[in-house]
Amino acid sequence: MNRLNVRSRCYIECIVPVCENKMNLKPNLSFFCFPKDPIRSSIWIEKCGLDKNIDVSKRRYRVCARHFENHMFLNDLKNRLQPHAIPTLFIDLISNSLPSTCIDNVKNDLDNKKSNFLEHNIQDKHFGENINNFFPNTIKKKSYEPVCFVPNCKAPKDLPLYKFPLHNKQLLYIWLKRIGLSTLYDMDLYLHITICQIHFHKDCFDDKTIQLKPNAIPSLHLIDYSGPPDNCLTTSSYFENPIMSTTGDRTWGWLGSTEQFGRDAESNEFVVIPKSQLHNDKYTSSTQAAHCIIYAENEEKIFGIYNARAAVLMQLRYDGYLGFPGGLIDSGEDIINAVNREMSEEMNLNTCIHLVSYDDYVISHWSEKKKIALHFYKLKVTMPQLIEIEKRALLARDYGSEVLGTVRVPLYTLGDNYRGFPAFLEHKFIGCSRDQLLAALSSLNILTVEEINLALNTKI
Ligand SMILES: O=c1[nH]cnc2c1ncn2[C@@H]1O[C@H](COP(=O)(O)OP(=O)(O)O)[C@@H](O)[C@H]1O
Repeated sequence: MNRLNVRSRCYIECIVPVCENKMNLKPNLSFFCFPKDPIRSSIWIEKCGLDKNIDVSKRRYRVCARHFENHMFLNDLKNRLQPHAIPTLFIDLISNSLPSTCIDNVKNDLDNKKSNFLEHNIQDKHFGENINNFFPNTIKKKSYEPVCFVPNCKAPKDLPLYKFPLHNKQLLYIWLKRIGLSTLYDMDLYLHITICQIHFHKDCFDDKTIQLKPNAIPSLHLIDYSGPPDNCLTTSSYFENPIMSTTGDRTWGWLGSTEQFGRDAESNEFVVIPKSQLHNDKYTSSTQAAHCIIYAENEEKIFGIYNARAAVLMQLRYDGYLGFPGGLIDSGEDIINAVNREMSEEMNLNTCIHLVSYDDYVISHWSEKKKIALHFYKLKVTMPQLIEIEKRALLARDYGSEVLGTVRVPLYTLGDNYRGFPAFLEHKFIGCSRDQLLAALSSLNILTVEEINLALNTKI
């Protein structure tokens, strides 16, 4: 129910900087207060590009329904939001208000809107001093140095750079597929990135200029694309028979450089590295990754019958495999820093409360074939903490991209002797994560070796 009187309605407008919707002018449009939950509220603040210190508890600070996708609403009237709703629509608003979709026009127009907005709001302390802070991140002018966005591009930095063809979605899709980028990111990402001249065949350019032809597509020095190098201009047949699958690209994109590590492991491919040999050059000078099992003792009985034994977290990865949070160790990076960094990126783990340390070491494995050393750590928490960690994971930076969800491992076996833990073990596991799981379950006294062997040998 809308309890606002006429005076208040005149006062309320959408806080999104480029949005001009006001409550008194749009009586049928809903204007939503910021969520009370501080984490969700901070996401709204970030999405709207506001200063993070703004006090959004004030009821006059609202975001209008225009910035929420249809599925964020509970009803057709669009006046009730789902509990998890976040504002994501900013770019349409901008491009709809422009006569042309040309990116330069968009940027110029935005710059104008920004300065107008600034003139009107410069006195408002809530918006902070840094102008970049209070524009939606979809249009935020990033202080980035334009570089070529093709992974591992080794071309000289001074080559001309070209923007993505945002005005033509089909052409854009072909560019993205060629470059190996996801088609699933927000369009705003592509506003800010460019690729350099080295990736275009000479036929892509208008005679004797560096101007790209409108139907030019990148075809050279691309990590994944291996078509003929002169396959560099689109024809209408491209559009009639789109080369994109409807679910996005089928390339490895940025992940191309680590693709070899992700390939299915052969049986016995991973061997345990004895602790005494961990510092051998063979391992320290090769690719290394560190992952971590988060677990809590759990006395609960599932359905009142099955002993939960422990709550053990794994995650569904972007590639459809199960694994643990963690990742590759950057060169020169300390292993513990790496594992904590990855836990914060992938799980949104509050490392002020939960910090993995050297003492949490469990086991390391080595693949001679892939020349990768995989180190494994543990993090023991209480059950309420684990539940909190699960909730926070939904807000992780990598949630929805690299990580598709946290799962608890069922550690009990149902009456058919198969469903439960034995069935779980038949999933696909990345790297040596299945071995890591089994090693941890036994060394942490969650399951006995006998119980593990029984589960391993049970087939449907
Ligand atoms: O949970 C795991 N346990 C053991 N090895 C893993 C796990 N997850 C990934 N790996 C291995 O480590 C490699 C890099 O890990 P990941 O994909 O997590 O790194 P990244 O997040 O830095 O890209 C993977 O290709 C795979 O071989």
